[in-house]
Amino acid sequence: MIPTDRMAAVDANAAALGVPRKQLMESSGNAVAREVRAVADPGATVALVCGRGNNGGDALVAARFLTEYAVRVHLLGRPETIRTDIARENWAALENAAVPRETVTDSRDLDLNAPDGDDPDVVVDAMLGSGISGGLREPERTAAAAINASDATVIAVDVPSGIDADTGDPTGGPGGVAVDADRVVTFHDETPGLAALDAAVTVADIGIPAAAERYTGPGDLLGLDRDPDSHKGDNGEVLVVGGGPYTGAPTLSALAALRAGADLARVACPESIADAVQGFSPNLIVRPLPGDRVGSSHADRVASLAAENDVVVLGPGLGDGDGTREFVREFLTAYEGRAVVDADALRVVPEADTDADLICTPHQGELVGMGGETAPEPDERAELVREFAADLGHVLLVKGAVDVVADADGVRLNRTGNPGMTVGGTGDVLAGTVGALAAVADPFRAAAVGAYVVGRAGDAAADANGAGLVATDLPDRLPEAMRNE
Ligand SMILES: NC(=O)C1=CN([C@@H]2O[C@H](COP(=O)(O)OP(=O)(O)OC[C@H]3O[C@@H](n4cnc5c(N)ncnc54)[C@H](O)[C@@H]3O)[C@@H](O)[C@H]2O)[C@H](O)CC1
Ligand SMILES: [K+]
Repeated sequence: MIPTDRMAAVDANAAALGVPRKQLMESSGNAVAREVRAVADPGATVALVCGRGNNGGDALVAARFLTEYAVRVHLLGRPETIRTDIARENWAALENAAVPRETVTDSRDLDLNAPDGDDPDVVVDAMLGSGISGGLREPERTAAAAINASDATVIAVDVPSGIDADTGDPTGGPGGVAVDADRVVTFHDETPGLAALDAAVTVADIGIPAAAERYTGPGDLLGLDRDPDSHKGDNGEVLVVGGGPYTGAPTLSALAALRAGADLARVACPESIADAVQGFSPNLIVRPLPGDRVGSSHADRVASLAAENDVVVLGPGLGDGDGTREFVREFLTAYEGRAVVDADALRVVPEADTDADLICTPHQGELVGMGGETAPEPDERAELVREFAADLGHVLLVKGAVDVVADADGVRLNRTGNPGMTVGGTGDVLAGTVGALAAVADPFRAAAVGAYVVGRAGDAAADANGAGLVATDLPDRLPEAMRNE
């Protein structure tokens, strides 16, 4: 089962892997034609009712594959108003091949009957698919009623038009108009709503590479765009808790959080380094904690700071001094929000009794220190990490040449990045980036997208600086790395 928005991401990842949408449409259309052949003998009449998006495009392709049938294509609207290039190209191909077709500008004129006046044997509903929003509007609304009035076997492409593929409910609300399909041919994987329908569902493999789902790609960035009406704070407030023996680590995390889109980044660090952290950038808000190490006496203060933020990034530069582990344990016991846990804070997680939602970002050595197992081969490592994530009840992002992101339910691998990123501080950039993303996306997605974009920023930094790249090269490259094109 794959929700519609995830399908759009996988689709874009497939395009980045060299399998563009038009190629997928060709396979989808072929699958629709196969479904027609399964229910009707050659010579039968087939009416294809096509919308102007890619759902319609699938049926325009199918028409080309159904040469042994009496096919008639009904396009709802003028060809110039077809919404995508690939659907328009497939309309042009039908035109060039003189496949029987008509354009319907007023759906009250839609006549599904064969030229002899008989009902068609099969009607293909390709009006609307995953691009639908709200209840069916005209001309699709009246056309849906015409399809439902026919005695033909109705095959819906992807999802019956007017049905929400994720819920199975009418998009127009209870009682909303929708096509009543006998069969549905859907692509790649079934969306959750189709199981609720009284229709036979065929899932067709359309040649999307498995890697488009398993590996991160540009499609994973879809839907992260900022709401144009958002206000300060809506895009995330991140608290970095760290520093003491190190100054740069919490600073890098906080700067990365800002570049990854957070509205505010606060740093809670020992007062001994507060001026130094502030000195790096006026964009940071520094909250000094008495002394030169973070310890358990700070747990209450940090808890109240955490309550003002959407996400906490715990660990960068914290060190493993006396009292630091106790601090982390006490903080996690009381905290119930989202946190990214990195560096020396990681080893406390397995023994912590916490209701927080954690994203742990160990490298393989730290993973083993937490009690997890690793393996050289990425797929084997992925399974081990998934099992350990399930035991912990948290998301794991295990850094490596191939990063593994896992929770109890799934795994995503990331292969952006380069050997130059083994330099100190890149992990702090990653933790801050994931922190910012966790304010606007679920923890698993935040981890997967964070790994992807930091690797991309690192690749851009390596282009400029080769093996001499340093962690401070990365944050400024994040905005470009997060652009979804
Ligand atoms: N995802 C994939 O990998 C593949 C999907 N295929 C097929 O493409 C459709 C989705 O296509 P898309 O162009 O995004 O959307 P639609 O065709 O569903 O709709 C487009 C169009 O419709 C208008 N619209 C929206 N809501 C309404 C409404 N309530 N009433 C009337 N009109 C509406 C709006 O203007 C949209 O622009 C997917 O389902 C698959 O069939 C590929 O071919 C294979 C790969
Ligand atoms: K449809």
